Amino acid sequence: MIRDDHFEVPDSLQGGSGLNDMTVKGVTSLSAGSGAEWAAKSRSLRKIIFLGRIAGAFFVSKEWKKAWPLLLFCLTIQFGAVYVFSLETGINKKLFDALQYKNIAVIPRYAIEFVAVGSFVYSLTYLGVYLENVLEMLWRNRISGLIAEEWLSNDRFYFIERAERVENADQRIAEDVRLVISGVSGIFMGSLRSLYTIVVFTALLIHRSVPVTFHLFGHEITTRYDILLAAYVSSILATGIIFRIGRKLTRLNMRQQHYEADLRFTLVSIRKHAEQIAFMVRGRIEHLRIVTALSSLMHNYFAQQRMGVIVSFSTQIVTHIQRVLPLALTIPRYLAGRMTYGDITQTQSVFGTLSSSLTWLMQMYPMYSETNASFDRLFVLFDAIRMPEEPGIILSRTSNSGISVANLDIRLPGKSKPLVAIGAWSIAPGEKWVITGASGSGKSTLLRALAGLWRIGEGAITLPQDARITFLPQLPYLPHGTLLELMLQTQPPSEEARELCADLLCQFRLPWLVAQLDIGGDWNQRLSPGEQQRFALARAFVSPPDVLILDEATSGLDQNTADTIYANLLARPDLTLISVAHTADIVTLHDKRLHIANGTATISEISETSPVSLLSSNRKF
Ligand SMILES: Nc1ncnc2c1ncn2[C@@H]1O[C@H](COP(=O)(O)OP(=O)(O)OP(=O)(O)O)[C@@H](O)[C@H]1O
Repeated sequence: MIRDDHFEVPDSLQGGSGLNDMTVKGVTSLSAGSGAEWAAKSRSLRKIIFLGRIAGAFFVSKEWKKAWPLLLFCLTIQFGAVYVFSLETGINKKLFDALQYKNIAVIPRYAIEFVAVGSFVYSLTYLGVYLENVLEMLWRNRISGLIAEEWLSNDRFYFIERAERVENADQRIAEDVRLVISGVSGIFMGSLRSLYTIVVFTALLIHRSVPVTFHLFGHEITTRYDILLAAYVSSILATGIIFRIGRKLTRLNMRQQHYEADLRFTLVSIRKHAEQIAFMVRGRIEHLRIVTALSSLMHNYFAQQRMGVIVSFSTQIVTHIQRVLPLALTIPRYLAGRMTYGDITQTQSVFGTLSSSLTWLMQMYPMYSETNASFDRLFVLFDAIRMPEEPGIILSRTSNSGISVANLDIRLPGKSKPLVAIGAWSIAPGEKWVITGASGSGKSTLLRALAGLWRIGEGAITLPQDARITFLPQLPYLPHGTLLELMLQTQPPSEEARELCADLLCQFRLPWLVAQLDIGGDWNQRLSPGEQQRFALARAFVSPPDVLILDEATSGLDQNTADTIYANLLARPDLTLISVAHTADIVTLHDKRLHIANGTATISEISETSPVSLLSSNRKF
């Protein structure tokens, strides 16, 4: 069983539903529409919609009161910095003109103005950067939270993992969201800032331009737009060249993230399975796996760095050529006495700023490629969350008091022959059922179907409307915390609750844990498997279930302890019990049995059908 213990089957389980429109605690989710509607759209359209949702979930939601003022303030500051910088180029001109004409008297004033305005520009620029970072963090927080919420809702994380549809979902939620948000924000802000700069500095260049006359193909041409034209043409050419060279970088960036994730996954899995690896003396084999992961990562890294250097080098060359161009165009005017030295420095500064804004796309190429790679990875996860499961087994809640199964065929992926076929199965309240069958016959898969975690197949399962149904797998999930926190889960701690926990620990034969209720740690590591199983059972009764489903949840116990635990469970007349068990001693404790053999389930009363040998032995089924 995969269901964490103490989990109630959600009311929303109505067969193969995808993600529904959800409004959780007043928060609009990233999704909209049904899974089927989503699947009907083309992949490109789904990507565009996803991008829209990433923006909408922050800017068109209850967060808008933070998002919009911050965005507008940020843009105002950044635009202000651009405008003040355009004024600074005028002061710069005056300063160099004063130097050219040796007008010593005004130089200190212009120098002070130049420093003061320059400092103001830097202050505005860095305030803008700070505000942009704040905006990005709030945005990221929001999107990571929403994606995690959707990933965890309706057990999507489980279906996605089990079907191996998406690797490293953790990395996508933690890392890719960060890269996408900072990339999208950087590209958006960069574009707006560049557009504004282009407008301001184009006007300035036109305003400061001086006509020039030259001969072309026997014609005398007089123009004042040659410098402006040079800025535009050189920037567009440069952008085109770099864009072409840098295309490969996207693929390499994407692969790099993939290899980094593989390495992390290998390390995490070694940490998680430390004991098994140590017992199997597999240290060297694991080391080999790490070396292999490192080697793929390193090869791609070198290719990525080579391509990065080519892109940066090409960018630098193009930028350098662009720096020389305005000099080449203004020096003839200067020599003809039509421009001052200050005009040259101002034109060069304006030309440089204009070109760098025109080539913003080029300069942002690495950011664009990284953002694109991360966006693709994030989209794959989101798409998997949204994609509907194959319509299959229908699980629903009804007002009936018992559990019923009708015409159920449970299948494995891609197989047409049922793993388990059950014509009709009714479980009345308070009945004690055992499920038996050879290993691999489908017992756990049947329990998964009852929990809504297995939908491949057909047929219907109905569960009682208000019953509290608890599933216990072989080993429970015990995240870090004190034993009391682990027992109470979402319940608030109180003296009464503590007494209840202590009593349950004693009932389930863990009296020595009572004194350790306030001790925290990794209890999955500290408790033996048998102790973990008893702890899970004790925890299940903090809020007593109506139906308790056990998937070999006492397999780690000795016969004597298992008998005592079962005696405790069987002594509860209102408790419906369904357990998977292998040993005859446990089987015979139940009233009824569902036995799976060759894909078919047969139902019998234990007392009527059990052979004597089975009742008295510890034979395994
Ligand atoms: N996600 C899956 N994809 C493909 N096959 C699967 C998947 N999950 C389980 N199976 C297969 O389904 C069959 C039944 O598995 P299941 O865990 O239900 O058996 P079981 O009767 O509980 O076995 P055991 O008694 O050993 O625990 C096995 O052959 C298993 O390999």
